[in-house]
Amino acid sequence: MARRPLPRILSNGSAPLARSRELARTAADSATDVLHPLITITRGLRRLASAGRRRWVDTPKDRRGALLFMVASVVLVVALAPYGPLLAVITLMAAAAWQGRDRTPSAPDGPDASQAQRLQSLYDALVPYFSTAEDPEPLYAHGGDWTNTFSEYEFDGTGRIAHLVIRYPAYFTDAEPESRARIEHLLGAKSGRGREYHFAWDEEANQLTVRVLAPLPTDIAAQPFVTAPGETVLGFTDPTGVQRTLPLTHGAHGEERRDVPPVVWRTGIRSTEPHLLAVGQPGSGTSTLLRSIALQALHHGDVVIVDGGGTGEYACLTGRDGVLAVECGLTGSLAILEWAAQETERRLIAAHRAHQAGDPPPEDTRRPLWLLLDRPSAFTHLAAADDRKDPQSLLQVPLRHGRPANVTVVVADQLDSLDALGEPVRQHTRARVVLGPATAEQLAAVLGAPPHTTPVDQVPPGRGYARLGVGPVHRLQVPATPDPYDDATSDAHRQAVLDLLPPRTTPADEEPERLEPGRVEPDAVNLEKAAREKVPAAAGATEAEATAEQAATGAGVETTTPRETVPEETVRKETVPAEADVTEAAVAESSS
Ligand SMILES: Nc1ncnc2c1ncn2[C@@H]1O[C@H](COP(=O)(O)OP(=O)(O)OP(=O)(O)O)[C@@H](O)[C@H]1O
Repeated sequence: MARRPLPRILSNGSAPLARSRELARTAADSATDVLHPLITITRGLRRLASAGRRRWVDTPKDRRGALLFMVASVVLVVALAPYGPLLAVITLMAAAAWQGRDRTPSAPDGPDASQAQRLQSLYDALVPYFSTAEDPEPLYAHGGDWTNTFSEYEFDGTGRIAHLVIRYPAYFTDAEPESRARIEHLLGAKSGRGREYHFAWDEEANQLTVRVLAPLPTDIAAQPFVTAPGETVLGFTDPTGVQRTLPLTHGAHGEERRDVPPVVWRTGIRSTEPHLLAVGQPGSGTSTLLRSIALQALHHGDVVIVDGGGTGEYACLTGRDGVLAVECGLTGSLAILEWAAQETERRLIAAHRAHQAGDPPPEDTRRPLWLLLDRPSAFTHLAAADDRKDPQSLLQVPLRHGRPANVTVVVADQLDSLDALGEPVRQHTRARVVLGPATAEQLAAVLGAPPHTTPVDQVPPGRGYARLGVGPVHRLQVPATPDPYDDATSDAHRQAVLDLLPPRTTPADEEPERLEPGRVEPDAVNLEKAAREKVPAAAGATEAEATAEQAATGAGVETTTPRETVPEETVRKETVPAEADVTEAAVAESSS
């Protein structure tokens, strides 16, 4: 049945309606105040009556006659006594008022003894930081009282502070990161370790708000994310940090559905942070982040992977549709990165020509190309030892000019190898991620700003912080995207990753062998593996070079070629000089 619309006066929230609603509410409140004694007496009479009924029911039948006789005698005496009925009514009303009073215990006004003790000890701990000898009316003083300084507080079920608003004197140097860090460290320690705290400094009001953060969910597995082209989900964060949520499945078998706030990184022509740098301690989950990005990138673009770690963690991507190459050796990496630099230039030239002619950019310049590099610093050392070119030097063009050419660079490396990263990498990767344990200085150095939360003692893999350009620092949990070929991977997670992999376009026997964990020596990267691939001669790496590399390292070099789809003319260096003038113009234009 069709629902009848409400009368207009009820359905729209006009001002007169709001006023009348307010009037009605005030009238109801006043009536409740006036009628309160009557309500109390009525409630008391009801309680007295039910008490009398209960008494009657509880009295054994043989005694009921005597009880009735006694009540009747009392009634008779009262009726005959002077002012008896009047006194009886007054007594009954008084008894009813007493019985009908509101007996719900009122909520305690302040904290209980142990909570007050906690607040007092916090106050005492803050005294040296928030007071000076010259202050004639100190807000914080030894032996002082916390009630003037903590305007709001909440405790959790275990009696620990969950929320606190702290007033501090205006002369406290709240603009200085060191001063803030001292207070944050102290509050974190005094309020209970093992939890994460968020600190919001209101410099205008001289007020600090401390909030305990719930742990980020660690049970979100790789899955198709509902995002627009050009958007990549780096991971998940707090609801207060971002406006948007993504519908996701949780749990070991994806049994639960929930909306979770993501950290979304936008790439492409209009991106202000077109390239990303992710760093972390070994085992913190940077390779997992790269795998997660690769799986998302493959929806709309092509991917090149350069794996300096050489643990074979990207083998599942080899030969898949859209994966142009998965390189683990120095020669192959140099070759594919050289091609990528030339491809960036080709795209710029083509787009520039189209602009000149007033045409839209050609189709083949618009498909996103992703260069994902895991531990390129390992190749830097190898190249220096072998007197070869550093693959990072080939990233200059994609990093500087990748944005208009739809080329995105993602570099993952270890925190202690930051110095080995080239200047272009550090300068052009404005999206930053730090995973795993890191000191406040390391976080500030990589992210460009300290996070507003305290670090946790136990950091799960994939946990860290992300900052896009000059935006806020977000807590981050990367979705679990493990290597499906790793024996330690759970079946559910393995299946989730396998489901996201595009179909293979290269025959399986073209794939590199899987590395046996026991056979890999950390320093030797994966150079132990037999040379089984043809290095693309056109891309500048000759057979002779490959042989020289093998001879120098005493080991084989594994490389894989870019997929057949890589246009030959884009790989050949000879095609570039003819257009050099156009390249320079396009490059100059894009950099301006
Ligand atoms: N987001 C995540 N959720 C669950 N587990 C994760 C996550 N990220 C990483 N892991 C697990 O942590 C371990 C290390 O991850 P990963 O190889 O990605 O780290 P890494 O930083 O690349 O370390 P390394 O450089 O030593 O390879 C793996 O077992 C992986 O499955």
